[in-house]
Amino acid sequence: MHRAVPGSQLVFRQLFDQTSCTYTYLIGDRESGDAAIIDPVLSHTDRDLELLEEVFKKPNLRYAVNTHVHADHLTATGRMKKRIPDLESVLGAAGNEAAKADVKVAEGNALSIGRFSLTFLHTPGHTQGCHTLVLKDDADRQLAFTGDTLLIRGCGRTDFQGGSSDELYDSVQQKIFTLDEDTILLPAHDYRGRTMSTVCEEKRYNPRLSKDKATFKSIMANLNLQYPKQIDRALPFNMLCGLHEVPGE
Ligand SMILES: N[C@@H](CCC(=O)N[C@@H](CSS)C(=O)NCC(=O)O)C(=O)O
Ligand SMILES: [Fe+2]
Repeated sequence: MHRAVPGSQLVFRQLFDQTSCTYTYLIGDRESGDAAIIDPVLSHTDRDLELLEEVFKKPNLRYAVNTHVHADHLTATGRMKKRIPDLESVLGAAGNEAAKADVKVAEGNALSIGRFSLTFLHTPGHTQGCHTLVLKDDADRQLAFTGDTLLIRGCGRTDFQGGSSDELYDSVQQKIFTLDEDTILLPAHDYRGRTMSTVCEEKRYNPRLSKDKATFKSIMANLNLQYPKQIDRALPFNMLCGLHEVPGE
């Protein structure tokens, strides 16, 4: 098996759902087989679990993490828990008091995945419960899974689920833009085919977050986006974060 970065034990895969333009990430420790999946989409459960079996010699998928309660797709967490009984669903604790999950991680705390750890930063604004997950690998790289808080040259909308443009601005400026400039940013969505960015690039080129707060708030108040088509079904389903019966199973 070839390593993505020579010498690194980090397994990293970015997967895509064309319907909702969602990115799912499979990460893990090649040697121990300990792994986590971030923002898995229900309709891709087979694809993602097949990949898990292919890339790890002895896979041990420990956590299915959701960066927030998604409004645009159904999480695969419940279906994956049916297939892998020891798998635990995870949400950040802050702002997710009304949601369920096997594990809720407090601000600044981390989940261990073999030799790696995923540290949770509360980054509210798109929803009250949004978290950004930070991982340092063993080849001197830092990755931040930003969910819908910070998108590539954009950011999550702030017009439902307790959203607040004021809070989103502070989350990005204080928690994401203060990470090392080379930190690789991995969002939960991209609608134009881009896959990753860096703190340095977004500080310079993000057309919303490179502005002052008043300008940012005005941009966000005038987005005029349509509500996600799946929102009425997705929110109650995803609030249970896998602790439910998946329809048809
Ligand atoms: N058309 C899509 C929904 C698109 C959308 O609202 N995306 C969200 C992230 S998913 S909650 C968003 O924050 N977009 C920000 C932006 O500027 O586009 C659907 O029907 O599902
Ligand atoms: Fe979202």
